[in-house]
Amino acid sequence: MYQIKTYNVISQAGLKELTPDQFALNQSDQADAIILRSENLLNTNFSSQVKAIVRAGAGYNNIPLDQANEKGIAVFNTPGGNANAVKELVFFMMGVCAREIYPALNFSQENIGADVSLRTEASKNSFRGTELKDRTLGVIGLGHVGSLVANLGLAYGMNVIGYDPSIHPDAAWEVDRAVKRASNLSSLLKNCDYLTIHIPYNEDNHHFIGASKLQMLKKTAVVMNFSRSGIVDDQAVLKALDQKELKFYLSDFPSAELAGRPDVLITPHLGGSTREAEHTAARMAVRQLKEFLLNGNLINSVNLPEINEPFSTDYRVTIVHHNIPNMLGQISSIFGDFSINIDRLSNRSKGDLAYTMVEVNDFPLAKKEEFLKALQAIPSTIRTRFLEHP
Ligand SMILES: NC(=O)c1ccc[n+]([C@@H]2O[C@H](COP(=O)([O-])OP(=O)(O)OC[C@H]3O[C@@H](n4cnc5c(N)ncnc54)[C@H](O)[C@@H]3O)[C@@H](O)[C@H]2O)c1
Ligand SMILES: O=C(O)CC[C@@H](O)C(=O)O
Repeated sequence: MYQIKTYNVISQAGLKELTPDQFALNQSDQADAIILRSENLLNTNFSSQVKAIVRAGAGYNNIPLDQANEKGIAVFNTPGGNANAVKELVFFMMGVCAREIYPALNFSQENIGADVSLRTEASKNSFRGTELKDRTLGVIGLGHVGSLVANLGLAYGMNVIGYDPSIHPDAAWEVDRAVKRASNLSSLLKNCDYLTIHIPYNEDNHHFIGASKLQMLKKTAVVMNFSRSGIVDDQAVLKALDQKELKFYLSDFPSAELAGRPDVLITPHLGGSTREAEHTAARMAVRQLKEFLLNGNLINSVNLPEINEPFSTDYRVTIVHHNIPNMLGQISSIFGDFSINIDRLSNRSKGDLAYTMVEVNDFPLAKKEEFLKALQAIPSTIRTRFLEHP
């Protein structure tokens, strides 16, 4: 029975797929796996029992990857699971900004009375907006979210420019050919009316949009950050707004400094908060976790390579190890030492880590502990697991 710990509200649509004969929800620190959303686990020390951490969502900057790598914990996210929800919020908020909806709604709330239609006609000029059609939308990051945003921009009649120097080939197929490719970031920044950023938060992307890039924008530009707070330097944005070098800032990440300004609209991290997105992300999270715990398969792991093979033998042995030469030789020789015939061996690597999955039919169960100890004793082995056909 695998013990699963959850943080935050994880949709029942996913949790109900944790079959009760195999999985138990348990808030103990000795859980086998963790499912979470935005809980910050960066300072959590995981017990040796934890085998997997699954982010029901896209961003995984709240999970300590270095610790996971050292302990051979598989970390997963659910790419694309909430991308449509983010796309819709981006356009919804862009419309709220372009059409002066926020002050207009306040006006209507405060001015109900007998002469409401008179005052409405007198005041509506101050809420006159602009259209998105024919405006230029700059999209930084053309992954699951950015590609949807770019394509919807075209449907609105916008001129769309995209920038993503390391775009994944699969993602590139999703981007409409009418989205113009920015030859460099400054050409995108100089030309856009709306700038939207859809990149992960990591060391390289800290304050990716700061004072120098803000200075390249038109004074009438609107900046949108629905990715992570640290990606945009909010202080630099406030300075640009104060100096009238930027028109508006839309963000999904509240802070005391951003609050209460007429030129800033902030949603409380709502990008993925629709019923549909929460269900999809939770279902993906649970299915990926089950595949890993029961079958050793790795689907959408962010620190280990993709491997998804049907479990067609009686046993599987999985090894997380450093990506160095001669690991396969050392692993195979231990199977040989125990006279175990290997039916299939798969090996993949990702960065400094590698994952080897060995499939066998005949296994000396009485010697299981001794065998796993021998595998674990290989200096570059990080973690081993032994799985029986479920
Ligand atoms: N507000 C929310 O609730 C919400 C919901 C979903 C995702 N997000 C955030 O959005 C981010 C993107 O999500 P996604 O699913 O599209 O991720 P993704 O991995 O599919 O795409 C990210 C893209 O950004 C590109 N990229 C990375 N660094 C870049 C840089 N410096 N310049 C240009 N491109 C760069 C990558 O090549 C990749 O194509 C997530 O990491 C998460 O932080 C927020
Ligand atoms: O869980 C959420 O609501 C936020 C999700 C979002 O930040 C993500 O990165 O997918």
